[in-house]
Amino acid sequence: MAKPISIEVWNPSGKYRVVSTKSMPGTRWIRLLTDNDCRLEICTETKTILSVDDILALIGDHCHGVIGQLTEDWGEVLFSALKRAGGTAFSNMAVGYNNVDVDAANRNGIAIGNTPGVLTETTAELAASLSVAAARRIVEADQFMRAGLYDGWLPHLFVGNLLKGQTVGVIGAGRIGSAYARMMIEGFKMNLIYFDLYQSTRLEKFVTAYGQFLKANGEPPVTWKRASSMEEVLREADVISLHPVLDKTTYHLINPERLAMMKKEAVLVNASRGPVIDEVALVEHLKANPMFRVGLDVFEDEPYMKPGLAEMKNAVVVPHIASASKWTREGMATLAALNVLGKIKGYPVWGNPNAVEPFLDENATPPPACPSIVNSKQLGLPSSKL
Ligand SMILES: NC(=O)C1=CN([C@@H]2O[C@H](COP(=O)(O)OP(=O)(O)OC[C@H]3O[C@@H](n4cnc5c(N)ncnc54)[C@H](O)[C@@H]3O)[C@@H](O)[C@H]2O)C=CC1
Ligand SMILES: O=C(O)C(=O)CO
Repeated sequence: MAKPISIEVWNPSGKYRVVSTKSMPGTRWIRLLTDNDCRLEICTETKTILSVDDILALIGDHCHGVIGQLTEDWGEVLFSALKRAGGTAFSNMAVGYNNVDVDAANRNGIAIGNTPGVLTETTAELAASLSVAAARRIVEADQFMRAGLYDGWLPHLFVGNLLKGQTVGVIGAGRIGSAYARMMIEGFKMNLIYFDLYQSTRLEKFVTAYGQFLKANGEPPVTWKRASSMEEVLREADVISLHPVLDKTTYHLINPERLAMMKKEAVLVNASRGPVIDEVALVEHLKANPMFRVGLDVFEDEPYMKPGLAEMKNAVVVPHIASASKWTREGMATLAALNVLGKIKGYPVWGNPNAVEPFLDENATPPPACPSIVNSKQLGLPSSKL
């Protein structure tokens, strides 16, 4: 018998039982579910990361859908339990779903939702902030100030890197990578080099147009280059930001050999997933190259940092907060709830997961569709004509 787990219940007489493994920001997502005949159970356990056993207890023997978190391990055990409980829907409250075994979900006929788009700019803003914080040594300088060590302006005090006119490198120029690139190019007049499996025509057009604008105003134009290899980006860029998905092709994409290719004074930023960087190798590289700096939002073994990282002055570290703005987190909760609700109600899947704005309008009824289901093709789910 599974151990009891504490929950908060909304709309107890609702026909469909939906479980959320965490409390999420805002109330719209709760309203959308309860107004649509769902009995919502929100887990109120205080521990941060729920185990598979905890989630099994939450699913129980009758559950139509679950909203879960990126910290949870969603594989065969949970998907088969959800199927046995009569469930057909799961949504991560995240765009990344490397914590989900999609093949296992397919085997059990469970639709997998994620939350793209609503967090694109928010995440890119944090990556841009980490780039500036690392390049200009903001955290080090802040600690110095608070320690009472400042005794007057000095020519050498906390000298960092100028961004203007330098080259920004982006690995993974999808939604977030492209938004980050535009911020760095427009904000700091940086040139772009990027590597992605696909060409980012919109990004290239943006840089060309902005370059023409600068030139027309008597300034040097910014430029772009699509690299033919990741190594080309690592060798040429002054600031490199990582924005690919985490999968087999990107695991330890930054390893000792690739770190050695980078400029000695480069800035490396990671707001994608921790395992994209070999963090042990990174610590060694930071020790050997004090002018090399990193800005990290994600870590290889969250919530832990590899030994030595916390002591490195040339590292800026924050706890996976890239999407943490109120509007964004409320929007993520809404999209996750609508993915689950839509599947339960038999709605089709929204045609373009990059254009989810209609679901986020607080003053309108959301379209009758699931905003983003990553395995819709494998499950043969219908596409929305809206
Ligand atoms: N730190 C945080 O809080 C957040 C982290 N993320 C992470 O960012 C990732 C990207 O999100 P989006 O931009 O919305 O996804 P996206 O799917 O629009 O972009 C990912 C890009 O990576 C590229 N890619 C895949 N494999 C590659 C490889 N081997 N080499 C180079 N490029 C490769 C894809 O072609 C695609 O363009 C998510 O999967 C998630 O893991 C997303 C949001 C917040
Ligand atoms: O959405 C994601 O993938 C995150 O990491 C949290 O926003």
